[in-house]
Amino acid sequence: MKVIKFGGSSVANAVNIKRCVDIIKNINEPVIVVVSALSGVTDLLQLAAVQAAAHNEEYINQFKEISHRHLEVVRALIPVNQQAGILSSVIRDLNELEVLLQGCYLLRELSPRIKDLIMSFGERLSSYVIAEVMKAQGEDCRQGYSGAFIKTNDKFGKAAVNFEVTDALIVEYFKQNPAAITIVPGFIAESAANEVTTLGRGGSDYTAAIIAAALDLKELEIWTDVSGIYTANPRVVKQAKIIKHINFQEAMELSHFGAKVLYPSALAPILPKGISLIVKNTFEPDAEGSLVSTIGSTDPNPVRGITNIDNLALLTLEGPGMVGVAGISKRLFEVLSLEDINVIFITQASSEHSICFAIIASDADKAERVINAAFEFEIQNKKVKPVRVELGMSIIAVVGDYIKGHQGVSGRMFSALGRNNINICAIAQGASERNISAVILEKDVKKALNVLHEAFFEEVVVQLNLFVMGIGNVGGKFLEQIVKQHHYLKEHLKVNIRVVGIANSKLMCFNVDGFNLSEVKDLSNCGVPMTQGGFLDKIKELNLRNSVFVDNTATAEVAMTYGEYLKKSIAVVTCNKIACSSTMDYYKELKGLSKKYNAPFLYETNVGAGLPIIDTIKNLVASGDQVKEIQAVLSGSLNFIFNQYNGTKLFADVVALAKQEGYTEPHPLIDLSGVDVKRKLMILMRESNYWVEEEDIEVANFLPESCMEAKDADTFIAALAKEESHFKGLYDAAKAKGACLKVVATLKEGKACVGLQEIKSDHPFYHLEGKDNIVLFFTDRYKEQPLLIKGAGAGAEVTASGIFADVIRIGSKLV
Ligand SMILES: NC(=O)C1=CN([C@@H]2O[C@H](COP(=O)(O)OP(=O)(O)OC[C@H]3O[C@@H](n4cnc5c(N)ncnc54)[C@H](O)[C@@H]3O)[C@@H](O)[C@H]2O)C=CC1
Ligand SMILES: N[C@@H](CC=O)C(=O)O
Repeated sequence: MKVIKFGGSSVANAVNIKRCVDIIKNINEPVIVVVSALSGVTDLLQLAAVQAAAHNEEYINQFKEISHRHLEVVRALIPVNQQAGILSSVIRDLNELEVLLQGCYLLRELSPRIKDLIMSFGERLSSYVIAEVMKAQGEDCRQGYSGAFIKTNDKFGKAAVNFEVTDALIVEYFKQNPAAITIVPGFIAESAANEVTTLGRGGSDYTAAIIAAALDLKELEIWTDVSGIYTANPRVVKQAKIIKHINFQEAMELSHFGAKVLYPSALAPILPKGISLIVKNTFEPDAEGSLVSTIGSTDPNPVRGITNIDNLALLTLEGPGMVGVAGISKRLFEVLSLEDINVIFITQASSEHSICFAIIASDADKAERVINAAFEFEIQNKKVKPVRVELGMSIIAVVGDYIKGHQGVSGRMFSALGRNNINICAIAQGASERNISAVILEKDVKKALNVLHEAFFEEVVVQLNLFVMGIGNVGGKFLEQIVKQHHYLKEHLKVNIRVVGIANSKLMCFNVDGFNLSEVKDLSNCGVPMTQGGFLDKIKELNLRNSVFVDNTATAEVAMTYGEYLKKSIAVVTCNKIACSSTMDYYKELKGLSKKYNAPFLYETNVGAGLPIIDTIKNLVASGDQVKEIQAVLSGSLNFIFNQYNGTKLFADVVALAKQEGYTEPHPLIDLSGVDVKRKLMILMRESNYWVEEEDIEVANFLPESCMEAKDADTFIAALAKEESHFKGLYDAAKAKGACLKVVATLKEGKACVGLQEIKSDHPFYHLEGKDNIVLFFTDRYKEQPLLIKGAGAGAEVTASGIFADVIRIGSKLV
């Protein structure tokens, strides 16, 4: 003998019922099949009853829908010549339901007793129809009525089972009514006075468990629309996996904490009898499913699953009058119990100054009212504050039988949440240490579940979610490099980089599953108009773990938004130098926010493109060295320009070439006016602990006045062309002294300056080729012989690789 149960989704319509029928026909032993109502019918019945009692004629529409669904199943699954009798029987039941609803409508009343009767029609009709379909296929099948053998008290709506009577009746019933297949309605029972009662939500699982326990069977099968119990809700966590083997206590904790596959009450009757439970998928009958048994899993991972309950309110009662006073919690929870308010989570600080607990949000108003009334005296005397109610809360819980024997599970849980800016409002760990739960804001649940799943089940590969602003020279190359390296990084560094948001100055696009970058050629197909606020809001709304904002623009508008990202624990990687070279206050603020919100702020490419200059200073300073002097050529484009220019081509043409090669800033005036080098020197000094503002750096301008006002690159290059004699003069003068021209940045004895210099052939800068940069650091440790860094200091490819290195640095820290 076997008991199996099909949930509402498994019997939702004719197609699904046919699958159930095939599954039942494949069972080679007597089987009791417990069925739920057709999916959605219980909700329709509930709505119809409430509408009818409110004298709202809309209830008729729900009734029509219920009628239509059942008649349609009969017409689809019963041969035409056998339909008449079955249809009239279904119609008779439907008429009875209609009369009951009409009664509620006329009387404007819905007693719990009548409501149970109305609700029972879902399972009554489904079990009848399915039994008739089986019979029509020649099976030895009968419809059993669960009210005949499950006896309860008369607490309508959630009746309590009288197991003594029920167990005996079940044994007797199935002895007296043998059949190969018995179809039994779940959820329905009867009181001692033979009035219909119901067993509450999840009641069909309960019905099946009651029968399996009474008959002392070895196992119970629950057939549903998923292939078992998952490590987390697979709709929210894409990486969730089926738990092949789980013990009862773990399943109980998981199901209590919202894993909707099972209802905790269903497990209660089979638990003491050691009956195993198998969760199977009606739509994938060959999938193995999950086995729930008394024997624990041998999986070494102490965490079996992660789950959540949403729609909660967190209430806090606090005040000095609670400390050391016996009976406060008794009064608090008694008043809630009298109002039938279920408390899902409780925590009390050892100071006894406050008690914090979670309830379903819809009970919050009532709870607030009754608690404040119960503590009116203490509130008036300022011994206790009026209860504080916070809505929009959820509980997340990490569940596993072996958590108790493992150190570090809660450490891993809370550090993963903290790293991702998920605020924890309350924490509880049951005495069984089988679950660690935390109350968080409901808006953070998706992120929290994914973060925890990654921490406990997918440790090997960390996902980075990138939001890339600016896809010009540098940004475009950066995206290309991600495509090239994606596989390698996942395989070797265990970092999975996904680009979820992309923007340029006009459009922004998002794809929560990550873009296929080889297909994103421009943003016109997917984009919406770009605004800084809109981009940030979307990132906040997506609320993805390990989010990184990458700025590849050259604008102040973007640089001024970094603080908002960091405050949300979103890492910032930037090649745009404006933030780090703006005011010292902003620079310090960003560093502070990065520390406070545990969000990396990386900008290695701000000086020397892909060269490791900033990191080197950071290491020198962190190890106690002090930078005393800097001599550097920090502009790749200017080095290129003065290396190329020899008076045979127009200076303007050489500048245009540098721009074309991607060495200059979008507006080359920023390079040629010395601003870019000034920014870089300022950043190097700040990293070396010199608190400098822009005006502390002297820039000797070598451009004619006429070029200084050009609004864009083209006007600027045209203005340069008109001043060719000026540039030729500079070149000739240097050449006459056997020197070349370089724009040099210097820090010496606290004084910083930038200017065009004639460099003699014996100087180390003389042979600096192409677009190279060179930096000499004289420090306490590198006194005579400076620390020297030299190499390509401009170009989209090398800059993109520097940004990429910063992103990987973030990923590697998380692995
Ligand atoms: N070229 C190089 O060798 C190096 C460049 N950098 C920095 O890289 C950055 C980018 O340079 P390029 O790629 O050459 O510039 P680009 O002009 O080719 O690209 C800039 C991108 O930013 C977008 N953008 C501009 N304003 C925007 C706004 N307000 N909001 C959103 N997006 C906006 C543009 O649509 C474009 O996609 C600059 O900050 C530059 O200083 C840093 C080191 C070396
Ligand atoms: N325009 C810059 C690019 C790197 O920061 C330069 O020329 O060095």
